[in-house]
Amino acid sequence: MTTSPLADPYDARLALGVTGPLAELNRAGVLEAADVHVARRVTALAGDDDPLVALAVAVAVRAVRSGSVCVRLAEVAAEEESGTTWPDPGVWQAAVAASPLVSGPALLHLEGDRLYLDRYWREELQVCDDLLSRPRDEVAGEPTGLARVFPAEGYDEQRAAAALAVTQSTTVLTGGPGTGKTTAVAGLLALLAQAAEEAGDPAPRIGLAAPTGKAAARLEQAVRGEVAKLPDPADRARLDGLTAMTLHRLLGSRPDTSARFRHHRDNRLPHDVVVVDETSMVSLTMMARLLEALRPEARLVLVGDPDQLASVEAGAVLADMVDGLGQRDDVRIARLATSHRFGRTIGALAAAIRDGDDEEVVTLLRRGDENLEFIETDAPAEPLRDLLLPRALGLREAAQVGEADRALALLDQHRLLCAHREGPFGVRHWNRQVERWLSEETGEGIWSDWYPGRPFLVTANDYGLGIFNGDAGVAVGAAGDLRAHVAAVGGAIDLSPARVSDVDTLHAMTIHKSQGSQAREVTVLLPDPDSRLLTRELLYTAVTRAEKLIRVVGTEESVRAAVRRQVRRASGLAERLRAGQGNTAATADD
Ligand SMILES: Nc1ncnc2c1ncn2[C@@H]1O[C@H](COP(=O)(O)OP(=O)(O)OP(=O)(O)O)[C@@H](O)[C@H]1O
Repeated sequence: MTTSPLADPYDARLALGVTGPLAELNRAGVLEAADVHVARRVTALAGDDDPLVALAVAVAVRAVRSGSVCVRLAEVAAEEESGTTWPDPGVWQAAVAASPLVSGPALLHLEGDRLYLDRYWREELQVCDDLLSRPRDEVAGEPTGLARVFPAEGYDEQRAAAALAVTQSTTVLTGGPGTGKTTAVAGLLALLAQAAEEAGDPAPRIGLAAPTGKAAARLEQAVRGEVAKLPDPADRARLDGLTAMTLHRLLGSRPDTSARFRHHRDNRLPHDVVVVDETSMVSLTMMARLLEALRPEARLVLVGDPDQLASVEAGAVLADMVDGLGQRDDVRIARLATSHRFGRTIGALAAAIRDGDDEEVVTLLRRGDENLEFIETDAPAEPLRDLLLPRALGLREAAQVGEADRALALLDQHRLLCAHREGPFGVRHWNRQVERWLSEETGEGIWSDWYPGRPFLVTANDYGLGIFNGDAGVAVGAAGDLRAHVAAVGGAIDLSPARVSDVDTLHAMTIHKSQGSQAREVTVLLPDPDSRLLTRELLYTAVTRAEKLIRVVGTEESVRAAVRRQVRRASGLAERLRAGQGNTAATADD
């Protein structure tokens, strides 16, 4: 982790009134003021004045903030690059084990060197328990109808995946972009609907869900598209009119709390089949809420790409499930490997990134071809100007003559993706820079947020307007008479700019925000090699957003640093799932 010392004594990031190791680490930029305050408060409440315990609480809080479910005390020192000294792990662990915070009405849980805050420990145990207590295999053998649903050559992977998901009550279905996950899901749903009909049962209640509104809208469209391709009209009729929604909606959001839902263990979801797409973006907490709300006999299909960036909130549940369940012999993971969508070399590049082979990644990038381009530079401004300005001018021109469809089509042609929001490699900087170039080129200043050809990204769901977080749009018309045209999943929507308040300019976007979307050409701007955001998962996610061309702008060092640095989210879930170690500890403690 790169950190910078906080020199100014009035810096708001400094925790006031604190001394000792916590203060030092806060000054060194290793701990945030919030980590320090929580640690002090919690230890004071428990009457524990051991500074080692306070330090452990602070790093546990910090771990959750950076996406981990727990902290490995033995690994803190090794993962820290700031030159700070840390306690000896054995001594540290013993101090924590002796704390009333662990032994009393536990606020902390220590398992080996894994230290958990209570809430996350409970959620991890619950997810493990709920998953492992779901019924195991039902029918053995190949389901009838496979050949009807997937009659064509080349669908072996989908056939195998659907066959597996028919026989298991819980299936994790993994695959990179365009590997036919949605196609497999459509086939599976057709098989389940047929089986219900043949058994004289009512049609299965199917819940399709995704973590974000945009992903849910895309899922609905993709599943409907694949259902429409099913060869047998009876299959198409059985699955007519499927809809998808966000996980929050499926579980029933409540106005009073964002952590609890209308559906839970005592008020289960009515569905017979629940399919979750983009599961890599689902946090541990959301997975806990989903699993407790499912009826035990409901079928669960978790679809996603475990190599992508994990959820914004704590957990790497999909990757943990693939890892943990993958080592059991009573659950099988359905894996799709062959991409049916993008250029062969983009697939090869994505695979080399996933495998951590930086040599191969650099070789592929330098070799280049019609799908791959490497602009090897530490001065990206000039090449980016050449790339971005003509596109921005094209959008402006289409927008000014009122050609909304053309403007929206241009928008899908290219995306500039950045790792950061702020700073010289950040989205904000490049959005401003493109606007400056536009002003220089046209001689017209940009004085308002809204201008002809302004590309924008919707940043909040608005069910009333039918636009979702992640939808893109363009301001079309003459200055002063602009309309915001949004490329919503069901078709373009034309709105007054005043109605779409939650938007960001989209000359550039973060890789995190790009998850779940694609563009014909993608340019990814890599930050300095020591940026802590620069990771294998980030580069993989960026590269797999491209349909036809991926262009990497940065230095060889940054490429290698990205490929070598893996996001290591500490969690005990994979280990628990593998070992089948559920809630015995939790109930004993309750
Ligand atoms: N076995 C196959 N052979 C040929 N084409 C296929 C096959 N499976 C799927 N396709 C087609 O490839 C495209 C991508 O498939 P699909 O949308 O199911 O993939 P996906 O994994 O869900 O993609 P993403 O995760 O990127 O949304 C679709 O047009 C689909 O019809």
